[in-house]
Amino acid sequence: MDQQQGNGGGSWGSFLKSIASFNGDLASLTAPPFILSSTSLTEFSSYWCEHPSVFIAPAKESDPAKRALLVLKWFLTTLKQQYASRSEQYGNEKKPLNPFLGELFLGKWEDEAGVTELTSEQVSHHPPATAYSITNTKTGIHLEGYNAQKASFSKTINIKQIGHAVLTVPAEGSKEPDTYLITLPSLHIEGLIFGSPFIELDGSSYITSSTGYTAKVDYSGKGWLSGKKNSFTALLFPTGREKEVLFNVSGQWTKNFDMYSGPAKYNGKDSLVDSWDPDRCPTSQLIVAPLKEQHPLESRRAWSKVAAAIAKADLDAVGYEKSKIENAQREARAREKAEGRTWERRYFSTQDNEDAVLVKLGPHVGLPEHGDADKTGGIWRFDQAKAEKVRNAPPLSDEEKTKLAKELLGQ
Ligand SMILES: CC(C)CCC[C@@H](C)[C@H]1CC[C@H]2[C@@H]3[C@@H](O)C=C4C[C@@H](O)CC[C@]4(C)[C@H]3CC[C@]12C
Repeated sequence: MDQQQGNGGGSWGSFLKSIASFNGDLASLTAPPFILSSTSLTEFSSYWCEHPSVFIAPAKESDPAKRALLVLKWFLTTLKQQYASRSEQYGNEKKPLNPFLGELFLGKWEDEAGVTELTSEQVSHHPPATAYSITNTKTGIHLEGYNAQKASFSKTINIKQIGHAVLTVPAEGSKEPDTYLITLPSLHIEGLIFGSPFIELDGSSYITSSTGYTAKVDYSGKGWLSGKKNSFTALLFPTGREKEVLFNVSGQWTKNFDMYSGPAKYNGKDSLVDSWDPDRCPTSQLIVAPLKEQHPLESRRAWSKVAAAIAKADLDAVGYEKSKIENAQREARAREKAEGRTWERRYFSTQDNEDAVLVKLGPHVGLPEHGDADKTGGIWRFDQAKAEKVRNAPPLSDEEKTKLAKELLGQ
């Protein structure tokens, strides 16, 4: 059993000591009970779209540079959800559940943007990788991507995100949909020493488009002498011409930011084109099916007993319920090996040949053509044919659900 949950957990002091000898495997960290979260990483994919109307806004813009700016705006608005929503007051970031292979998180948003569907699947266990697809049915705007994390220890836990996202925008008035290749920021954990962990982003991330624009986002935090938490500056320029800044954006990704035309030295009332204030734009609620209607591999159903044990702080029960899933998963992998087959992903497939998006846009943002496939188990793409097959399949009977839960989760 991994040491993530259950088996005592220990104090914050012993946790800090275990971090100092950390081997880079996040699952091996023995976390004290009070930082265990009952949310699995497969759920985190929903953070990409908690403001569906901001997500679809680029589809209504006919000017490609302004469209690229709206894509940048949407990306920046997702950061608060992705990295701070579980720690609103700062300092209560928790350790999420490590998804099992094949785990699913499915949902939809229904609001003024129409219906937006989310599919998230754990596509690899060694190394762990989560893939996602988000589609707005009204505009056809579509996001897909996958994500793995590589952790290291130097003063604190540092996490490099491996993977990328691809946004497809069928814009009004354009013959071809735009493609945006999005890279992911690095992060580290602050406040560990005080027992109040929260996330800070660092380094840079990029968005580059098939229409010839690139955005670079630089992240910074509060230093000893100056700076504010969760700060960033972003520049949008024609790809390859970084000095010709068309728009610049600055602010705090957890709070407000302002978007200006031209380079930052001209920022003022006249060049202000748009602003974002998360307090004025409530998030849209994701709709998830009730547990008993869910597929047995859906995250909340599969982890429900572990979640209940975490809620009661019953660590023996956490350990017991978790090891049932882990043992069943180990046995499933052994069966597959003996039978010469591999686990069939439900919604995603790996790209065997060259990936057209990475070949065309990867060089602008430093992404290799193979997309770091060795660290994510492959280049994962949403497989429309598989999704169609799932849509057309009859729903599982209660008996079939029970059988699957027994076989794959030991429940
Ligand atoms: C609290 C700490 C001591 C335990 C370590 C927890 C660590 C494994 C968690 C903490 C934050 C998590 C990030 C999270 O902020 C957001 C994202 C974005 C999402 O799209 C993909 C997952 C990722 C990178 C989480 C990975 C797990 C992290 C680092």
